[in-house]
Amino acid sequence: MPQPEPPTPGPAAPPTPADAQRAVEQRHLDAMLAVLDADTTRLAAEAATLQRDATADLREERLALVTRRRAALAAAEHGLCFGRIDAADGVALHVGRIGLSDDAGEPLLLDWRADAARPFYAATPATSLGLRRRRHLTTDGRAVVRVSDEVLTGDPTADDVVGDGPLLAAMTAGRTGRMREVVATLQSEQDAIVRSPHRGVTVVEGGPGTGKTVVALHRAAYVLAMFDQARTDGVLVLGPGPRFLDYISQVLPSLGENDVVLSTTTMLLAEALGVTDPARASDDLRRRLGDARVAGMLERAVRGHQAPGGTLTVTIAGDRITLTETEIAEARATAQATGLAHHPAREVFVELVTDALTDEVQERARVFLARMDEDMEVLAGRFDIEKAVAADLARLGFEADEGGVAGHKAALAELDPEALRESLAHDPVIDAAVEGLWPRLTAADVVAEVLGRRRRRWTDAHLPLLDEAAALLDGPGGRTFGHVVVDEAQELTPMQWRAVLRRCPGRSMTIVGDLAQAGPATGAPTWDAALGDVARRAQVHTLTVCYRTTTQVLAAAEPLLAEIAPHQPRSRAIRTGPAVRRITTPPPVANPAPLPVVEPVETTPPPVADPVPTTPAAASGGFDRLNHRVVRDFVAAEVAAGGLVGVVAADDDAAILEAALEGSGADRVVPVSQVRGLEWDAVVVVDPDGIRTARAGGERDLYVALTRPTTRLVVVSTGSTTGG
Ligand SMILES: Nc1ncnc2c1ncn2[C@@H]1O[C@H](COP(=O)(O)OP(=O)(O)OP(=O)(O)O)[C@@H](O)[C@H]1O
Repeated sequence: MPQPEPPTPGPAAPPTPADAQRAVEQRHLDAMLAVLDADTTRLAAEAATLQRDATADLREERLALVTRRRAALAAAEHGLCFGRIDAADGVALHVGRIGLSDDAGEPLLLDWRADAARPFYAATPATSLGLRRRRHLTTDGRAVVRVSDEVLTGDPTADDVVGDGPLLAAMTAGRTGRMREVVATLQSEQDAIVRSPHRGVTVVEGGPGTGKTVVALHRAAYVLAMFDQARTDGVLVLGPGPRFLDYISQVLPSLGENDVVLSTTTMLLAEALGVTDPARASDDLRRRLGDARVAGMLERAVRGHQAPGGTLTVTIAGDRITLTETEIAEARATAQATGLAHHPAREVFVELVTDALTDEVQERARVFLARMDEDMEVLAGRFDIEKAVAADLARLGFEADEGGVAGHKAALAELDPEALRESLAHDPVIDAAVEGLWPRLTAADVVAEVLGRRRRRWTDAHLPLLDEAAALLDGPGGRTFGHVVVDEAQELTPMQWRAVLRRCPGRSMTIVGDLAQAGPATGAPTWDAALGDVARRAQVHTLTVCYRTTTQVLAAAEPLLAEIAPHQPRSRAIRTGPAVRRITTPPPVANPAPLPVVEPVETTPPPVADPVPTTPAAASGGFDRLNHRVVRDFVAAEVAAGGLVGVVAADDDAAILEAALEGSGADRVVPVSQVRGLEWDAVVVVDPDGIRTARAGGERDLYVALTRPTTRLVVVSTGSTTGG
């Protein structure tokens, strides 16, 4: 059979305006990459030279600088340039992850943090800030793949490629289990906080998914670059738990910042205090120990050990010397008035006590000299004065010398109070006597005293107390930071706040959170109540646009929010998505075979998945309200529908579910107490009633759980609440 003629290629389609603009931007990007490559090569050579032969002092400093810049260049290569702004007067500037200049020193690329880059984020059609156009560039490796323009002043021209902005693409992109930086799409309300010049405390509140974590992390990158104190003393980012830290761990490195310390309050304190593996306290214990009044109790306990009364008697060179109650009280008042911690104040107390003792010894010497003169007159010739004087002197601690009585008198007259004071200050006898009045203490002693018993193992709830006690005893110690970012800040107890503040003496902080999401250990109604003194100087910002999820998901969570925080400003989702699925499962049967017929209240049940592996709980017959077989089916259906699927359950159910869902394709099963801050494309919330009633404040846990998906929410309830 004759083969058809292959079609002859026609003339190439003429480039579209979008192609033309992409080519223009590719040329710009190539020029930037050439500079980036040259800088990278130069810095690698410089690092090698420095490692070989620079002098020690300069070497360290320069090497740190070079290393930092190399890391920034390496992180910037992908997505190097993501934007461009064209002023109405025709001047164009490119915006990217780092700043670059050409050989002549002309700027090729503005660092996103630079002031000149602000209009890229802040300009709107209503407030164009002198811009005609904002352009977003999407790159793949070293290639420009997309150009998208927003015309801010006037009408679009042939050079403008107007289309969907990249924000929508970022919001709808599938999740990977790790948060991404969004430097290319920061919105103006977020950007205003990120680049705020305010160096004190900034509080950012807002509902779930409004970008609080985004703001917190981009702010960390901003202050590192722009605030000297943050650069020299470092930035600490605190999150609620290890899962969360893992989730956000890539954001700052991908912004070129590798030196930020990421931690949880518990990890930070455990390390500072040398406590390994603290146990997890119950919510009730955490709430009780987290109360700010505990700080007052610890302080009173420490002060109670500071010479509360009594006298001090010591024997110096055979003489008993007593400092009276009044003298001790005076020394205590002076030592306490220094405002120093217990141990440094103890040193002041010891100094005052040795001063008083030295004065007393001097006084006795003076009296002795006077008496010796009288004795000599009266007793001259009657017995051996030399011997009597020598004996008296020996009692005062002076060697008999060759000079006879006159010599002894001279020795006494020249008694060196400084030397005496010095020797008394280091005298173990005096130290032992002071110990009875103003003892050395350990943080563990103080905490045990306040709580009425010594523990064998500390819990996370005890760490802030130990830290407080350590500060009361020795003053604030350990590493401090130039800026501290606290995420999910509503979770911190007042005692934890105090520990965090000790690490940020400059009070330069970014605090982000949502009081409606607070766990059971906290639950302060206002930021003023949650932050105490710190709130007074804080600038508070409220974010109201929800970037994570859909209107449907927010609507599903609304009844709970109305219950938890009726007056809180509501966030507005800018996307819609599929309806929330609510499913009620029958309770499990005692004998799981044959497979129960699943009749969800929903009209289209998901496919039945593979046989369910026997879970330990099911095998033990002690199983509970959850029909894991059915849960597994729904999870499998969500996995099949695509995207990353998270499963959230009450803490006690999560481990059992984890086993039941093994191999289902779900990303993870997360106990609800650890789900704050996380997100997935689809979320299956298992047994909402169980979550609600599992612990005090369970309605807030459920609210958090319901607001985790970017797109699909499935709520699986059980038909029975009795054990199976
Ligand atoms: N400007 C933005 N551009 C693109 N994505 C954004 C932007 N702002 C926020 N997002 C995305 O929205 C989601 C929610 O953001 P984020 O986790 O910061 O919210 P949150 O307010 O901290 O939420 P929660 O209170 O639930 O912890 C994330 O996936 C984030 O990347």
